[in-house]
Amino acid sequence: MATAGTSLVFRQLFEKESSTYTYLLADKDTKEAVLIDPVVDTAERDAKLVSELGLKLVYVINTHCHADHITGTGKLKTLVPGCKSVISKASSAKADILLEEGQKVTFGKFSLEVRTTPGHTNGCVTYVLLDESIRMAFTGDTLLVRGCGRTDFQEGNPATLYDSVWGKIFTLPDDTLLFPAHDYKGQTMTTVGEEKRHNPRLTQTKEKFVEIMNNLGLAYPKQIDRAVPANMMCGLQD
Ligand SMILES: N[C@@H](CCC(=O)N[C@@H](CSS)C(=O)NCC(=O)O)C(=O)O
Ligand SMILES: [Fe+2]
Repeated sequence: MATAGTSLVFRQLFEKESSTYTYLLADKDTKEAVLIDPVVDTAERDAKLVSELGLKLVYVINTHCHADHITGTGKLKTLVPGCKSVISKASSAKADILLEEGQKVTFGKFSLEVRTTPGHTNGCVTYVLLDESIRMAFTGDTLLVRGCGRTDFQEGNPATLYDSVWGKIFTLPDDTLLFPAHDYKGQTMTTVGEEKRHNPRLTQTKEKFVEIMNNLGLAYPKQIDRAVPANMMCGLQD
């Protein structure tokens, strides 16, 4: 296991049209890098940063099949030949590597452990950085800062999401830093302890949570009809 304090490269990047966070993680010593949840519109920016930092992009990883934007995965595979696409098996999407519970994605001395966290979609996963000095998890749309992913499409299910968060994310130590796939209010990150105390949805009983989620009344994402089919194929439609 590595010690992030000395050799983890970490960047949180933002795509403003979909309010998506993309994360770059790398091992400073071996230069191996991963990108989590890139967006097609900012794929060139991300590839340039990888190059400028002298990193070798090995994996382009998604937390789930996104409904609101087209993933940058396919474009990054053409911009950075050799990197591999990664998503959960349960997403049913096409990728080079299909992950299941407990599997690891390794870059240099670091690994991301897969925790299946269905509920927003049935293929959602959370990636937990295994490290001695810093605890970090990438929650996708399962858990947002003081919120959570909606459950009204893509086989979403509020009771399942509630169990995923309490069983797979809130069981991490309270000081675990949590990084979501989106934020719509300018917030960047949170912690397990903070969300267990202050998340307005997840601090409710499961029954109340289900009621809240079934009455959000959100408009569908503007790009859903083109994004979902494209993202089933790494963001590239044949
Ligand atoms: N207005 C946006 C879509 C916003 C949205 O639905 N966000 C999703 C995550 S992307 S699948 C969500 O789960 N939101 C939860 C919430 O409480 O806001 C667009 O048109 O793209
Ligand atoms: Fe989503």
